[in-house]
Amino acid sequence: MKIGYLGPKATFTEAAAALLFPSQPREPYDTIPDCIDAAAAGEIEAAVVPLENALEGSVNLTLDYLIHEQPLPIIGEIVVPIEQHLMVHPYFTPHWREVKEVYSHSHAIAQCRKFLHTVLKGAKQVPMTSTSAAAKFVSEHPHLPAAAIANRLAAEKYGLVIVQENVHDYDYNHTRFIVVSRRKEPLSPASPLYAGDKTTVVVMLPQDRPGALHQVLSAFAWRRLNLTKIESRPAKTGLGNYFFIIDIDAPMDDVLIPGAIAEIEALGCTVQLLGSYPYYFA
Ligand SMILES: O=C(O)C(=O)C[C@]1(C(=O)O)C=C[C@@H](O)C=C1
Repeated sequence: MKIGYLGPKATFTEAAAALLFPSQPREPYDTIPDCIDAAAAGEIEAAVVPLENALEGSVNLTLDYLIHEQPLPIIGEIVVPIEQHLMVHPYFTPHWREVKEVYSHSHAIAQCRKFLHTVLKGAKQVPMTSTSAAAKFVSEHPHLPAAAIANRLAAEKYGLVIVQENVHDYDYNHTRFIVVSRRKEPLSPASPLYAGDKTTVVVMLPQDRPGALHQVLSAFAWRRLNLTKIESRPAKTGLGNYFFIIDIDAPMDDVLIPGAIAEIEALGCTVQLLGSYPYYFA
């Protein structure tokens, strides 16, 4: 069966999919929802989509789509180093400092904010569905005074010239990519890239219960369950109503995490399990 990823070819997401599924056929999808929908429909065995970048934070579209639209389980995660390069059509190489438009995924643009503000001040920043979609667009519009921000593979694939390397603002640039699928079994830890296991839950607090968030965190703390991330996202039920996405630094077990979830639900919270899965470092 095929593996879907945020395309077109030569995205960072494809690189993540290739690392996790080196021998399986891959299918690009234009958007993150299209890719997740294909996995939900069984068109593909699993979808690989970006979840969080070290500089710009969560890819909200991925989080919101999984929480509100397609609750597919997360069965694995891989963290991939990210190098953003500025690239132009070969015709424009001598004049790259005169570009009027820079195309890329919004997260990639955000990772390069300082570079764009100083070196290409005034150039219009145009968000695209992915970094390689931006590279493909620039390659197909040689007459435009435009550049793309994407990876080296995209420059090679779409015949662009890298005029500035590593234009991301900070060195420690990595992105978390998740694998979602209708199948329930998590990916195998039998990989040289395996680094551990985590469990992700989404908690909705009860209305008007002072201290509820502290009680939720305590339910994990006294069980010595380490939390590596907690993030609020709008519940889309009115300003001030949030989901809390919580990453637990442990696989689902038979006692501690179910006990914490039962305790939190007894407090009046709703809890959605996004997945318990291995994570890998590239
Ligand atoms: O995979 C890609 O190339 C994307 O455009 C997505 C994405 C992201 O959403 O974070 C992936 C890696 C980078 O952080 C920039 C963009």
